[in-house]
Formats: sequence, structure tokens, C-alpha cells
Amino acid sequence: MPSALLLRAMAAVKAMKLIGFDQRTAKNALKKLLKVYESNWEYIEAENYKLLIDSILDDVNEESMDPDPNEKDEDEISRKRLKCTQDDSGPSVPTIEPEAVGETSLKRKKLVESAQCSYEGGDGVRLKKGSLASHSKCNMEPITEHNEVQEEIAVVGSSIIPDKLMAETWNDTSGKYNDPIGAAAHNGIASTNSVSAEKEAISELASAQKLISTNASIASSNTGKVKLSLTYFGGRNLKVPSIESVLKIVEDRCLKSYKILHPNFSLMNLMKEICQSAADLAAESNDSQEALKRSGSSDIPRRVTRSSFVGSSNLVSSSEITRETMNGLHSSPHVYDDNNDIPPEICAPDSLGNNVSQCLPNLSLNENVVIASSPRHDQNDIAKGEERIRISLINEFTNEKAPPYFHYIPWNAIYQNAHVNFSLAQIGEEDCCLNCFCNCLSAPIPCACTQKTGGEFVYTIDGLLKKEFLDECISMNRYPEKHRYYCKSCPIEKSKTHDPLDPCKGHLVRKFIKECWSKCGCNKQCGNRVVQRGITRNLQVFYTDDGRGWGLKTLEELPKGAFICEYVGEILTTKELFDRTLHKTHGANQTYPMLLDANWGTKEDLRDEEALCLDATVYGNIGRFVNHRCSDANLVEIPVEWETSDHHYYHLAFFTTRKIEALEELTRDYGIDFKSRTHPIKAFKCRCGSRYCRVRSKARLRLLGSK
Ligand SMILES: C[S@@+](CC[C@H](N)C(=O)[O-])C[C@H]1O[C@@H](n2cnc3c(N)ncnc32)[C@H](O)[C@@H]1O
Repeated sequence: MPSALLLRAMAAVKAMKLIGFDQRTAKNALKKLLKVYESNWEYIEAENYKLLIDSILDDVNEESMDPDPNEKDEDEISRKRLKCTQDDSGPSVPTIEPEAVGETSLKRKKLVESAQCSYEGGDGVRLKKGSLASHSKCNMEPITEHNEVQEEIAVVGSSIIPDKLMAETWNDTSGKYNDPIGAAAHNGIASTNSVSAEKEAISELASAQKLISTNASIASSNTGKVKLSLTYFGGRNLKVPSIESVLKIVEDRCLKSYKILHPNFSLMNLMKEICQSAADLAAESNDSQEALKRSGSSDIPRRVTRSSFVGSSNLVSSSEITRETMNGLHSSPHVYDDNNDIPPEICAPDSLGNNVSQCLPNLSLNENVVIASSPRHDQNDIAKGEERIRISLINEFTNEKAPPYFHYIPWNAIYQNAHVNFSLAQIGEEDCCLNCFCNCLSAPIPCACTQKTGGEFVYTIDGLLKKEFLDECISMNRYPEKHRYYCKSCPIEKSKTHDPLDPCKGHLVRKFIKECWSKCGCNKQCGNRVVQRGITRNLQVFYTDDGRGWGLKTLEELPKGAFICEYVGEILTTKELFDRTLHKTHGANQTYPMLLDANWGTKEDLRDEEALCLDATVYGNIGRFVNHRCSDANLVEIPVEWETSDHHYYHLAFFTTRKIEALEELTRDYGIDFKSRTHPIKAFKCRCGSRYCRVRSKARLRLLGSK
């Protein structure tokens, strides 16, 4: 394990690397600073290594002024006296007294050229020239693993790093700490190697007049300011070009590299477009907020909101709820509340240990802020490695590269109050197959786990659902009226605050799958464990071309009865779901709830604090992308149990209803009664295109030609 000192040194060099300074230069400057500031790391780390950045720039400056850097008095810098200035916004920052600095700071001033473009909107506050510190703060580089830092950078000398450690690390021949300069400035005595390497590093920077650092950042506030900041640091002879010439070069490059062939393409227009789009979105957001204020969020009739879940035991999208009854509580992009609404990803420290939300030096503290580095999906794998296979994202129709962000989870997770008991003790011996071995499907007689499925396994030896079982499940979904039961005390009806209660509108009786589990004697590859082994098929999330948003498709041919994926989300009580919808969480434009109501009729009095549902809005998997298709959908959802057996909590798994060709979209029937007049919330306008569509009139279908 590297020591704390070593880690700090590594972090400093890494931070410098992130803003464009090479390792050697950073290490040399750091060594000097450690000496001058007697290894007081607090000074060096203050304001995102402001001193270190200044020192590096001084080095570059001095080198470019001085024809022979070897003759430079190494101790000169250590003669500079320190003083501390304390400002109440942060740690004390040592500065070098003017007389000690002499020419250096002047030179630095000349050297550091910073060009920034600012585009005004809202109240028109212009972006000021940023300080060095603010440049370093604005780094939008992704957070890097510490391991990588350790691999990449070498140790930096310091008079207080113990000799033993110095010797160990610098003499390490394993290559672990691959220090190109040998870090031989041990106790301040530079070796020949170190001097020549230092020289090399300095001349590399100065003589070649390389631009050593560039930086682009975007920040916006809810008062209408959008700031695009383009910054570069450079050598002494750097001349600030006109913005027109920069735009011209970029336009030429865009034309060449991105094959943008429109002759009137203009980067400036593109930037104006960005500002205009931000302004439009801000205006929309404002309208929504105003509408919300007018309606008064607390005045939204609880009955209406809660009733939004009525009418279907399946998922009901509340995007319609939002639009129609909540006057668009949400805006896109979401403007985070500065009290406590900033999600942890945005507050998470960056690689320099700063909160990323602090990366907006020119915005006043009380402004709400959206930053460009909000979490995003990995287009190559939306599951971020959580599944056994990668699931890519594709959009061939619009500029939207990925769906709005949600946290990918491969398994359901309890949100807060849901009472889900996974205890092994709860599973009776009669509910598991203690004495089985290996694969239960190869045993001569079906094991105890088949009790609830009529003494038969529902899976074939190939891991598909048996035809009879599957056909029954499909029939239940297609002809629900034949398979409904009615609760004595329906949690949905109870959630409405009027008396007397309406009778239960009915729930679907479903068939269940019971899989073997950890208390069983068989192994993980047992044929009666399919859903719990996770996604195995090649799937892709794609953007539909007909207004249904994102969807899910298969990249391989699928047989009938194949498991596709679970519908994964947070496990909530229905009360939590009602409350969540009432307060519309996390800025999502759409919500993705699914009731776990398959058992509601059998309980005497299921309170809505007990009734469970899944919400895939904030945490979920690809199941949330499966779009609706009336009646002849190619997927069917089936309840599956393994850790519990009381039908209170269960998994919902999607299986194919027929053979599906590669590249076909995967759909399921949400079970929505689109024509219901009693349903207070209008469902989305169905665009499933099925000839059995419950919304489209026959004449219209004939006209359009159904899929
Ligand atoms: C569970 S989400 C499905 C994924 C969604 N398309 C997305 O982009 O995240 C349900 C929402 O998708 C849209 N949707 C699904 N099926 C649809 C259909 N047949 N016609 C129109 N919109 C549909 C509706 O907006 C619905 O509220």
C-alpha cells in the first residue's frame, strides 16, 4: 500500500496531468514546492493545486526566458518567503510576497493567456476572465480509478518523505513506479539524470511552444445563463487569435472530419443554437413551474393522483398523469434544487477531490445549476457490466444519444418500507428440494419445487417454457376478462379518499413459476433456475421511429418460450408509489411503475402499506424499455418466485410468446383499457400498429395498413 504522502503526490501529479501538464513537469514543480513549503500539503492542495499550477507556469516561463535552464539557481525559489491569506470561503492559501516573487509573477501574467467565449442569456452577466484556479476547478475529466494513478505516475521527492520510502520506491526495479526521471532529487539533491530529464521536460514545453492545456466547460443556471468556456494555457509567444479565425478553422475541420457538407454550416450558429435550445428548455421549465404554482402542488386532488394506478394491474405510464393532472411538474433538463436535491453523482468528488458542483466558479452560489457532466449511459452497454452480456444503445432517428439517465440495477432493490422477507427460515422444507443434486430436470421425478406448478416443471431441458404452461399464460393476458378476480378490500380503491369505496375493478389471476434456489440441493445450472441466472440473449435498446420513444429489440432469433429479462425496479409499497407520484420524483418525465397484484384477492385485508409494486423510474433494467402492443405482443410477463413463496413479493419475467426474428422489436401488452370512461387518467395514444389494436378504428387501420 502506498503511504498517504505518496498518494497525495500521485494525486497532485494526476491532477496536473488532467489539465494538460506532463508528469515530469508536474513532479519537478511539486518537488520544489514541497521544499519551499516544507511539505505543507495543505498549501499545495489548496484551491485545486493553484500553487502547483502557478509554479509549473513559472518554470515554463523561466525556461523560455532563460537560454540555459541548468544555470538557474535551484534555491532561488526557496528564498521566497511565504505569507498566508485567509479568505472565508476556503482553506488558507499561501501567496508569495511581491518582493520575493519579483519578476516571476509578471512573467506569468504574460505567459498565461486565457481565451474565453461567453454567450449571454437571461440577465446577461458576462463571463469574466477566469483565474488559474478556476481553470483547474473546471476540469470535466471523468473520475479516474486510483489504481490507474498508481500505475501511471511516479513518486515525487520531498524532504519529509521518509528516506526508506524514497529508497524503496525509487529503487524499485519492478517498474511499478515507473519514474522516468528516477525521482532522484532525493532530499533536494538533483542527480544528473533528474536534471537532464527536467531540462528535457522544460524544453519540450517551452521551445516547442506547445499549447499545454486546453479546457472546455459548459455551465448553466436556472436564471438563464448558459456559459460555454473555452480555455487554453500556452507559452510566452502565444498570440490570442481572433475568434473568427478559430471558428473558421473549426468549421473547416468539421466539414472534413464529420462530413458536414452543408456549405452554410457555421460554428457560431451552432453555438447560438445551443444557447437558444437552453433558453427554450428553460422557458418550458418555467411554464411548468408557473403552472405548478398556479395549481398549487398540494392542491392536486389526491384521489385523482392515486387513481392513476387504477384500471390496469399492469404498468401505467404516468407521463400522461403528469401532463394532464399535474400540469407538467417536470422540466427537461432537470434543474436541481440547491437545498438537497442534487443527486449524489453530481456532488461526488472528482479526481481532485472536489465536488463537481463547485466546478462553476463564475456562478453565484445561490443559483441552481445544471452541469454538463451529469451521469450518462454507456452506449456500448447500458447495463454497465451488471449483466452477463452487453446491451448496446442505438438511435438512428434523432440526436438523442441515450434515454434519460436512470441507475441500472440487475435485480430488484427495496426502496424503504416494503416488507419483503427473504429469510431462509421462511422457506419451509416442503417448498424446496433439499435432497436434489445437480439438475432437477434430469431427476426421475419432479422435485418439491414443482408443487405450486401442478407437480410439473414449467421449463424444458432446453431452458424454454413448456408450451402448455406458456399458452395458458398468454391466454390470460389476451383474454383477461375470463381470468379476473376481485379483492374484498382493494388497495387501489382504498387509496381513493372518497366514501363509500367503489368495488374492486378486478385483477388478473396469474400462473406462477417457482424456481429452485439456494436452500435447494441442486446447483446454479439446474434447469429449474432460468430467470435467476439473468439475461443471456443479445438485446439492444433502440429509438423507435414512430413516436413511442425508446424500445427493446432482439439481435438474435429467439424461440418461443425463451426468457428475455425481468422487469426490475425498486420495490415499493403502493403507498410509497402514490406518494412518489404525487411529488413526482427525480425529474423523470416518465415513470415506470408495475403493480405486484397477483395475490391481492387472496388476502383478507391487504393494506396499501403492504401491497407492493416495482418502480423502474430511477433504478431499473432494460425491462423498462419494452413498449406496449395490443393483444398480439411477442412477450408475456409471468410471475416468478424463488426466495419467497407467499405470492406477496415476486419477480416479473418476460418470455417470448412465439418465435421472434432477429431485429424484431420486443413488446408486451400492458393490459390497458384504452376505452375506459371511468379511468380518470387518459392513457397514452397507442401507436402499436397491431391489427388488434384496441384504440385504432378498423377504417383507420385499413387506411394505414396494419403491421
Ligand atoms: C414502459 S415505457 C416504455 C419505454 C419508453 N418508450 C421509453 O422511451 O422509455 C412506457 C411508455 O412508452 C410509450 N409507449 C409504449 N408503448 C406505446 C405504444 N404502443 N404507443 C405509444 N406510446 C407507447 C408511452 O409513452 C408509455 O408511457
